Amino acid sequence: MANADADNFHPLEAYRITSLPQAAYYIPAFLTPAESDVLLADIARQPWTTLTHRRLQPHPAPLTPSGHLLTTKQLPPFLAGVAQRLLELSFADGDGNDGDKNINSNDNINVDAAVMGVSLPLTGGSKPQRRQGIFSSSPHGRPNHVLINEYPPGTGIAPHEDGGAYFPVVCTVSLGAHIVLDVTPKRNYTSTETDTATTTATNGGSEQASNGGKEKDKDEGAYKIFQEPLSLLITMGEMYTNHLHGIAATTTDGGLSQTTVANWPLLHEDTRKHIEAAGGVLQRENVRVSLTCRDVLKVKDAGRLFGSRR
Ligand SMILES: O=C(O)CCC(=O)C(=O)O
Ligand SMILES: [Fe+2]
Repeated sequence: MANADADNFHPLEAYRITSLPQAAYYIPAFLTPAESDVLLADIARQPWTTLTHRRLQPHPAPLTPSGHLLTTKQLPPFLAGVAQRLLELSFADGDGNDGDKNINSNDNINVDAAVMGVSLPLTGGSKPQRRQGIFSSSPHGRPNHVLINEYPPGTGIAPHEDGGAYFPVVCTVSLGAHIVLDVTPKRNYTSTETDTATTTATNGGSEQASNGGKEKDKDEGAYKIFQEPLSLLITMGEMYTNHLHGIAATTTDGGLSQTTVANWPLLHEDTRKHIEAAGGVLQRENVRVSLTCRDVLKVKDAGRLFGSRR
């Protein structure tokens, strides 16, 4: 192994959802319950943007319709720990020769205790090691945008893709309750459907249902990803560019099993037993809150665009 220098290094590869196209990673115990409680309390103190069926918080600001972040504000302090934790995840095959890849001082990729459910302070504090992190090649070298979505039971998000506003790596932290993410190849939808289903979830939540147009077999090559509370899902590559993702607006998730849930082997054993004992049908009883962390490609200083001529 390339990084034998770290005693307890747990490369991201161990968390790859191997039944999915390249690439998706699922880390069941990314946060501790105590960290989740603190985050949920912090989130509850922030103002919400209310949509028809759910609420969201775009931090540090909503994107413009053209996908720009018009602010130089950083992520608020209560999200800095999660962003830092994401920077500590790394691949085993990083060769350390990342000089041309926007390495910044936060690329001190840590031996990943977090993925083992061991508590790390959310403020970071890792030993400096150079590895290939998930944002090592992104323009800002870190997530600069976090969209917080709240899903009371019965709510979801229509199938969509996140589009060209972001570096194609998406990190989603789940809090409060489980959710099932449906992932479908774009080819299952007509081009008109994919046109209307794109990007909009990210700029204020006006995503549209994409069930119009000619019917194709929506289930062919489709996957379910079960997201436990405290978990992290990372999608990138072909998963980002060639697939739509969505969450059914339902109070009941059915048909859950070893054969239908792509990340089944990565779920906690207790969760697998719970699903099996429930005959593959779970009620959504609590509100699920997600933090979707991404690097917005185009950041502009609104003050410079519209501001003073002094
Ligand atoms: O809440 C989620 O897991 C998905 C959110 C999402 O797809 C988005 O914000 O683009
Ligand atoms: Fe999305």
